[in-house]
Amino acid sequence: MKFIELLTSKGTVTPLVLVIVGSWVTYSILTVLYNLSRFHPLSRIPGPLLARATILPEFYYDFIKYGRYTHVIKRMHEKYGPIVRISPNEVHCNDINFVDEIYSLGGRKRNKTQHYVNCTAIALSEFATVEHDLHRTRRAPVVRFFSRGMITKLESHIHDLVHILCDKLLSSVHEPVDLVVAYSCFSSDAISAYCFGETFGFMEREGWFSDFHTAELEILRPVYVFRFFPFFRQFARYGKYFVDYLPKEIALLIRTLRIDVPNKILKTKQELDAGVYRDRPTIFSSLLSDPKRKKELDLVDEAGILLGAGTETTAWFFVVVTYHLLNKPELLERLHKELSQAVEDPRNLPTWSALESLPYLNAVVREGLRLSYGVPTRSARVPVHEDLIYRGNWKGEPVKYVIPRGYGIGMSNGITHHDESVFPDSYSFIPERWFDEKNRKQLDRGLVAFSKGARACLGMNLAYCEIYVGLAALVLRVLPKMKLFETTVKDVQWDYDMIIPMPSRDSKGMRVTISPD
Ligand code: HEM
Repeated sequence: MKFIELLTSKGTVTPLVLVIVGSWVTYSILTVLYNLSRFHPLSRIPGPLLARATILPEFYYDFIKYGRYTHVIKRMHEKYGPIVRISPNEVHCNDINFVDEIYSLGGRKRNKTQHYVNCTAIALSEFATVEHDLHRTRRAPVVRFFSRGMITKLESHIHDLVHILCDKLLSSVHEPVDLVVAYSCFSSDAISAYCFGETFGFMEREGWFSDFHTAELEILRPVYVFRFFPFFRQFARYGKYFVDYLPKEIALLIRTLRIDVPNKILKTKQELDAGVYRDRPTIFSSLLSDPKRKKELDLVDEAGILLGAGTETTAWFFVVVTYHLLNKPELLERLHKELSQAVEDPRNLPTWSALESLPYLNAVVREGLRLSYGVPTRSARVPVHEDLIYRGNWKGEPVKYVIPRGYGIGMSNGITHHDESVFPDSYSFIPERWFDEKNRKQLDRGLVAFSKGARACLGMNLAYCEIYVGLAALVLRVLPKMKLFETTVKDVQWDYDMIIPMPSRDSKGMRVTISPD
């Protein structure tokens, strides 16, 4: 008798279902007992009973309440100390002095946890790669395009795009502009030009609208569905075959990742085959011309991650900084003064390296990175070959914990960047804090917006170039003419996680008006 007939045939159905359900319940109970027992390798790490026993708290706060577990973890640290067991097999740390151990600056092997990387459907990218060595293989072909030297060579393109952004903002005088969208148009055009030699064309369009911004939010929205039910990642991969029958939002996700991005690669390939060369090599024209590199990478997933990771993070930095500079005009004035003294012609800006040496601009950038977080949620690392030994203090007493190899331990920028012992009044935007020479080492250590170690942000130099050049141009040319429009700090404050920081759900964006003179 076939299995399905066995299940449905009268008489046998009840015992068979009972056996299946009973086995599952027994297995679950035994797992919970093991998780709570002293035999579990993390048994000595403190944490709430339910979180040590099951992943239900994480599921409840991230899946049901949507993206709120980081806030709960912050409260756990207040109760249990710097090292907390946040789920049966994962530990969280709230001590910046341990950051180099976790994210390993010494080349020691660190995997990511499968649970973390399940959040994305771009499964074959370096971001989503669990294993240390495989990650290196996948990152190696692209890393050279993001070196400081390479970005410096191509910097003039960023200058051009920054001025297009300023010109467009200056002509947007008739109605309020949502800068979340406007800055996203800029950052997605910048990364697209860097990858493929042509922008998306968002800044050349009439009005402010970015299909990619909308698509990226749809790509990120199901992060917790993918994390807790990884099976659905396959759906995103093969959904292109029935994309026309799917709900609008899911269709946009699939169309972007599986149709639009591959088409961009195809176009680059067709140009190469036809002998068309652009004035400068792009990432994908170089990768496509190199058979070995081409084989090592899944080009579609690589393009997806570069476009995805390079857009909203940078745009959100600009949103946060613009808000605070407009909200505190004395800060804008100070920055404007410094830049005016250093720049003769705002349309002809100094290089990114020269701008970096301006002290107040530098402090504003750091403070902006701190309050825009990059990724506010935890990104755990798994030490492969060694146990990690934590030594610190809790309530005036020394504490020591051993985090065994093979288990995930992470930190969250949404918590680290608010460590009040390092960043007092941490929710306020105070660039001056970066001039405190006595604490400078701790301040630098506590700023982990780009993460650290082998898995740190690949696009950091590109991001810095966009940030310094972009901010200088905006402050000199546009911000003096901008005013906040029906926007409060709630519109730029991190409220929940969608990998990127998201403001409160009722936010209507970060809106400004721009005066014509
Ligand atoms: C203000 C701007 C940015 C911030 C704060 C930022 C932050 C981060 C952080 C925290 C990570 C690590 C995530 C993790 O541990 O799972 C990361 C990874 C990554 N970022 Fe960025 N990022 C920014 C801009 C960019 C740009 C412009 C690109 C352009 C390509 C980019 C590409 C990537 C890639 C490819 C990864 C994955 C690296 C890997 O796993 O090897 N990012 N970024």
